[in-house]
Amino acid sequence: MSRPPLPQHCPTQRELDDLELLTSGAADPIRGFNEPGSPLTLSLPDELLTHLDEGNEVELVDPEGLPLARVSSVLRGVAVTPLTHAQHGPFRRLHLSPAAVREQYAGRTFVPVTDLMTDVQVEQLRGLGPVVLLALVGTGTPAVSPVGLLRATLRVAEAIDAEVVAVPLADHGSLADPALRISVLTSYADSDPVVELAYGGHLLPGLADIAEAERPRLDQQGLVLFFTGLSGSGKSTLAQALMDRLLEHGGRSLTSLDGDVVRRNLSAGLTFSKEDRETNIRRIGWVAAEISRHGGIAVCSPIAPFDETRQQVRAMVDQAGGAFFLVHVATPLEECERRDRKGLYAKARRGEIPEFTGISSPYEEPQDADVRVDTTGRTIEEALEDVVLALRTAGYVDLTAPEPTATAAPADPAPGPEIAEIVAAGPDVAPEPVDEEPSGARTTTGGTRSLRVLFVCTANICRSPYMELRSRALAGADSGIEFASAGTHGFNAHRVDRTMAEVLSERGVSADLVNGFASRPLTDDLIEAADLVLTAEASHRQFVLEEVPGAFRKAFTLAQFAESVERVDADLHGAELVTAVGHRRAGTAEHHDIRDPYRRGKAAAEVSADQIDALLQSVLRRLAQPATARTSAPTSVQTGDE
Ligand SMILES: Nc1ncnc2c1ncn2[C@@H]1O[C@H](COP(=O)(O)OS(=O)(=O)O)[C@@H](OP(=O)(O)O)[C@H]1O
Ligand SMILES: Nc1ncnc2c1ncn2[C@@H]1O[C@H](COP(=O)(O)OP(=O)(O)O)[C@@H](O)[C@H]1O
Repeated sequence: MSRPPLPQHCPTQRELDDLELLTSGAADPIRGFNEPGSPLTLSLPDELLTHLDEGNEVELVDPEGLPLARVSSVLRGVAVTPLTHAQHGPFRRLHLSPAAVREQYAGRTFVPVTDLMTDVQVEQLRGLGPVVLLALVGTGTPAVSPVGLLRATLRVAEAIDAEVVAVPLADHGSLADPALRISVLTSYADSDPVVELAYGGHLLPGLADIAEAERPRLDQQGLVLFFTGLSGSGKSTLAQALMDRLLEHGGRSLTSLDGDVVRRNLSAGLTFSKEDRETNIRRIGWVAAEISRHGGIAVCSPIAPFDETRQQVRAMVDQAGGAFFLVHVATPLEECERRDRKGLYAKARRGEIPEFTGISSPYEEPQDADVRVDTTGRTIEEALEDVVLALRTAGYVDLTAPEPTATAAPADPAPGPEIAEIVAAGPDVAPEPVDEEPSGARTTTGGTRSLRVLFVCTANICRSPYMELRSRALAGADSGIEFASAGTHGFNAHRVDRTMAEVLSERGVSADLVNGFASRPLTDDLIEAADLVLTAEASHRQFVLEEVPGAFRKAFTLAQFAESVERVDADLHGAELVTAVGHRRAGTAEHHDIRDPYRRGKAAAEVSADQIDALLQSVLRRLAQPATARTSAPTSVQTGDE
């Protein structure tokens, strides 16, 4: 008698990585999921857990449905019986078990790798003799994509005596991760030495193309513009108007996923039950995420009434490497019902349409919208402008630019002839700054007390000016945040480094801003006057703290702060956010300093600029006032009065 087929479950990518560690023996002595104290966990839907608890097995399959393992419940966790190894995926051949590695490469030195290598690191490797580079490609571990890390590591390996092995060690955000890392490395190295790569240096020039592909500029990154709101709020109208503006702007591949259109095609046959709505939104999210994976823009306009489903879409897009931009079309129910363009509200009120959003089915207001637009009493153009400005502020696309260019700049387009002069003239002495304030900020934004952000690097001519000027352009003139910069060994009154000036101008920072810049050394007064000090490297932060030890709750590396803001309440902004982060900050050690690109050529400057852009993106968005508190001025930013 044949047994009924086992119920199947497709784990998350992180869980699949863990499964591979378990079945290859790399996680030894851990052999199963959910062992006490182990970060290797598997979560299963309730019905499958019950099934396991009743003494049955569940089959784990990969996303294509290939059965990889069977799991069963045991006293202290979930036991795993391997069936097949994953067979697809780039560089699968590099995924070797510790046993295979011992057999082939015993006697070599083992070096874990998580990022594109620097010149210093390659020099270090040359001194180690034959090595095995263990590329840690598990979910969340590498600083770049797994495939980018492997391509780059193989390229380095060609130049030295090295073999490359892919190890799917994921980041679980667990306190047990460091111990797991040591244990996995030991599985591969056994009694051979394990050497950690040195910190610092400059990106290997031969990897610049991979670095560029890995960190696309914000205005070239895949983007999902997701409009949510009640029926009749204006989602389709605004989404369509935005599509038209994007088409006129040109240069990007665009796909519309309108709520009604999707329901007639991709989601034909689905009802408006909670379950079917969720399915509908996840389908839209899946397609949109794929579009963003390939650098396209997807404009979606379903009601999407449930927060959890919207979060799932955000996560899918995030995983695909795209950016998710949520527009809450917050036209109140009364206005939507007054419009009742399709006569649906009247029908719903008469009970002719069951589960109608806003009447007999809930709409959960987003708390995480990038911009909130109430269309009541406003023209379509006015309402659209809110979205256009928010998109520009976030740095994704500047539809306010008079003329589209191939390298569309996010803000302040068309650098004037002054830029050319700076570039030709070199980093000579700059004019005195116009309005030097005791706060250390070079400009103020009006009567109320603004949040003062001070950027710090070494000489204050390259990285920190880039941060300062780019922040100003991204945040806009009326942001309510003052941006300033200084150098731990700052030159006095020098211009922005010519290569960085070029990059700034290409990214739309106006010649006036770049021209008006004058470098300066960091002083205690500047540190004390700042509400937030963001440094390029951990060593700069150290310098700040040695000067003013009391600044430890407001001084961070830019990467550390960007990471830390994700850990605190999403409702906190401005000065409150800084305080909260001061109490819950991420460590600096694992984070990558923004390397000094000075005199390293254009490509290096662009790599640093990309890195800074990505970090500023998350930082500025969080420092700024939340969209829900805005009315007609989505770019306005909280002032730190309290
Ligand atoms: N019960 C019920 N509730 C809400 N809406 C209803 C319902 N029945 C039909 N319609 C029409 O379907 C459109 C909403 O479909 P969506 O796919 O956007 O909804 S959802 O996101 O799956 O909740 C919505 O279109 P828009 O007005 O463009 O939002 C309505 O016209
Ligand atoms: N400022 C505005 N922005 C968008 N739509 C508006 C605005 N003012 C009035 N409307 C009208 O509201 C209706 C919105 O319908 P629609 O865009 O189909 O909404 P949804 O897609 O959210 O159901 C349209 O008839 C539109 O002309």
